[in-house]
Amino acid sequence: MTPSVLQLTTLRLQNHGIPEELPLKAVEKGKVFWDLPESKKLESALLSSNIDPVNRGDLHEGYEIGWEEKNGNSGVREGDGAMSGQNVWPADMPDFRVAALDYYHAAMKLGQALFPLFALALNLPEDFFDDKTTKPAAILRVLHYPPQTGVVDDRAVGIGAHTDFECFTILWQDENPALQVLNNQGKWINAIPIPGTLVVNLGDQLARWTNDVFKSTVHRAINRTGVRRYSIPLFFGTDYDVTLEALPSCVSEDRPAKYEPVKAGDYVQSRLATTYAHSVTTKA
Ligand SMILES: O=C(O)CCC(=O)C(=O)O
Ligand SMILES: [Fe+2]
Repeated sequence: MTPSVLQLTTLRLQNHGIPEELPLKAVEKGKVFWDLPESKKLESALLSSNIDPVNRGDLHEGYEIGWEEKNGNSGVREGDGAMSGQNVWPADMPDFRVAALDYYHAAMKLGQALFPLFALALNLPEDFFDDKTTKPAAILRVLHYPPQTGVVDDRAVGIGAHTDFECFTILWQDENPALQVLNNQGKWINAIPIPGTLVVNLGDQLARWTNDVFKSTVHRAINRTGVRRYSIPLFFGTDYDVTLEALPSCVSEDRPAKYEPVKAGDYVQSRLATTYAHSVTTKA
């Protein structure tokens, strides 16, 4: 039996076990980076994105890292294919590296604990995703949104309307509201920060896998608070060598498979290439 289509906009996690100090520390140490002169920041391969081509370019800065052991071992793993590579860290900021990796590992552990819940919701064995998430393909972004003041222009936003590429995103946000989620009636709903909670948005890998039984969350962020806003999404995907193809339980005569099978790493790589096509510098 095809599981019924999940009608939700976004999820919130509470009692998730991640101490608030961890994301706060990552942001505090990250602020040192955001305060550097532009030329210094560009040395660290800062990415400039425009996720929604209708817009004028996203008004945020992001520092992005992939999997890396906490003890300083390299981030290069076998099987990552096109997504393999080492993190580029800012020079002379060892505290940022430690704080970002501390939060990365805590959020990654939480992500691994969520997969069995998704499996059960899809009438699959609890451990269905275990062998597909052995080398968690998680990307963490520490984001800074400068305040947007002046004339309101819907094409000038912190991050334009989009869906995330991976299975789901665990999003920490500071106390400044900016995130909006599109509901099933096509209305933007403010996903206001609730202390101690994390937002979970569903992403395109899961949508492809479930043949849109789990739909990706369309979201955007606009910082009109007048102060700087920080957030840290952790995009949690499957191992990069896993083929994403519609689960048999999500395909039926009335619901034929909508997407071609694709390797997870190739899929994420192609989506990143489109988003950062305008980038002044790109990661090696
Ligand atoms: O900053 C936020 O609240 C959202 C960030 C986001 O959607 C993204 O980086 O994909
Ligand atoms: Fe997003």
